[in-house]
Amino acid sequence: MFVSLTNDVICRSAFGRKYSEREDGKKFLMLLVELSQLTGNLSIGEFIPCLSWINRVNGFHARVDKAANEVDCFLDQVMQEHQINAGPAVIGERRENFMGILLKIYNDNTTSVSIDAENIKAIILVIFAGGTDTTTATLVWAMTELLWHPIVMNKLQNEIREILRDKHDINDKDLENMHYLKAVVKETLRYHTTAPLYPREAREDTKVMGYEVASGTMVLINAWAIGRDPAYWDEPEKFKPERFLNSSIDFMGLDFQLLPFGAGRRRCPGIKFAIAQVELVLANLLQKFEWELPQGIKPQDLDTIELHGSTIHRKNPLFAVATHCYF
Ligand code: HEM
Repeated sequence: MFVSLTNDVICRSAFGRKYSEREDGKKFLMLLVELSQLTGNLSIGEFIPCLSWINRVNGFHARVDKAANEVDCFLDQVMQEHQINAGPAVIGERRENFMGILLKIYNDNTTSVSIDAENIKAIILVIFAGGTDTTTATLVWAMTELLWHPIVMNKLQNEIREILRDKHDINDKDLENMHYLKAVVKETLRYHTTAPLYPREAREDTKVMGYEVASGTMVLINAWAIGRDPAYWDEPEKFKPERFLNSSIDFMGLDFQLLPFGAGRRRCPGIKFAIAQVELVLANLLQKFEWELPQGIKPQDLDTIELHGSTIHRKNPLFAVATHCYF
């Protein structure tokens, strides 16, 4: 459900409509899963160039080519549909969306900015690839931890319900006052850093903690390990949102002990989009429902085994039962 939700939200912002009900949209969703697995795979040729033939022999290159072609076809089709519908009257009727804005720049020869079809497809793809999987995984891990820690769940529900009372629609102002919710989200991003590794290239020869790093070397930042480093965190293996209540540590890329969205010029540009979505979904789920594990499973029996890839998901799906609905 979280996959469909985050995908629908991104589709509505990027394309102005949902694709989850259409066959090609469902296929695109599966392709995103395949892409996540492919980008999470160790590509031996990148580290030892003379062994790059292995990726051809073991079928890795063929899988990459197939996924790239299929993604390209889907994005071509979405672009064509938008081109056909992109008259000013249609834009006026529907809310403007990201693809529409990019196509306006593409079709407009009078501005100094130019963009071609390949650029548009690449931008849309990176938003999908970067925005759906990570947000989904963060929501699943947040619910996992809340089900595992009923006291935290209770405290969070009390905060949310006290602020909202019987108000149905939650807005930005309500979220601003939910300090414990913000702490729960930060703690989830620290403890379950869903995008664990991101690459950089050393621009000059340097020495880090006694290691020589030559110019041009790919350096992988392990944000997952940093988030659990006992040198920076008290009891790092415990899920304790309270650690953020009286702390100014944030995930915007300036506090280097908490880097779930990266740092510097290539920092995630979707932070606000992601946080708004995660906070809104959690606030809605916890205000409106009581949650339990199915079939008498006790919180301490809930597993938190991780599936490794470019995004860290739960290995086994999370089943949660909404036992009481208040609306
Ligand atoms: C909880 C959700 C999310 C997490 C944990 C996350 C995390 C990250 C991380 C770690 C990076 C690499 C940063 C770096 O190299 O310094 C990144 C890049 C990126 N993210 Fe996110 N992200 C999330 C949601 C989103 C959303 C919702 C969008 C779009 C709406 C998005 C769009 C992107 C894009 C386009 C990049 C590539 C930026 C570049 O290469 O310059 N992300 N994200």
